[in-house]
Amino acid sequence: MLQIQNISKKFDGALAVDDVSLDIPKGEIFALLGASGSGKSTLLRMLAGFEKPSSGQIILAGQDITDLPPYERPINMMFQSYALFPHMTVEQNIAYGLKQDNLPKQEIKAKVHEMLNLVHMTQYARRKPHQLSGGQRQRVALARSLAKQPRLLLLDE
Ligand SMILES: Nc1ncnc2c1ncn2[C@@H]1O[C@H](COP(=O)(O)OP(=O)(O)OP(=O)(O)O)[C@@H](O)[C@H]1O
Repeated sequence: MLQIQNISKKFDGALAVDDVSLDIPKGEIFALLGASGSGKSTLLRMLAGFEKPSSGQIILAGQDITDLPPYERPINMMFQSYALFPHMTVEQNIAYGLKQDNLPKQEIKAKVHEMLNLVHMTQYARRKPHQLSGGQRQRVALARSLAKQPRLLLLDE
């Protein structure tokens, strides 16, 4: 499913990621562990397309995605802070990504309903992020990521 081939990243000459190769099968939950500053976030950011590798390739489901911009990758990344839109309700946050895809309204509504159910947040649909606990916000962010059915979900802590 995911092949990372000899990926390296240099920042101003300093190696943040040094020749990493990984082969991850479909359906696998893979955890990347390492000391603070060892390059975990940098590797994830390269997979998501936010950072350009200095060398190496990323192959997803047979396609070389190394040079694709983030929005063209079937990948979703969740950050350490949840990055919900503060002025939008829970359901608007979940619907946001789907609206970008120009799905029919009825389909968006059904998908939002399904995602709210999945993360047990149906009763909070009309609340804004600041009215939720930290864990509830993280569940909304997860619902928003999964709504788009990415082939690969990257979770940075
Ligand atoms: N934009 C940048 N410019 C220069 N150096 C950077 C940049 N981003 C990260 N680094 C450096 O690259 C190295 C790897 O950082 P990274 O954030 O990938 O580590 P991490 O393993 O995710 O750490 P943590 O567990 O502390 O979050 C660190 O030494 C960091 O200082």
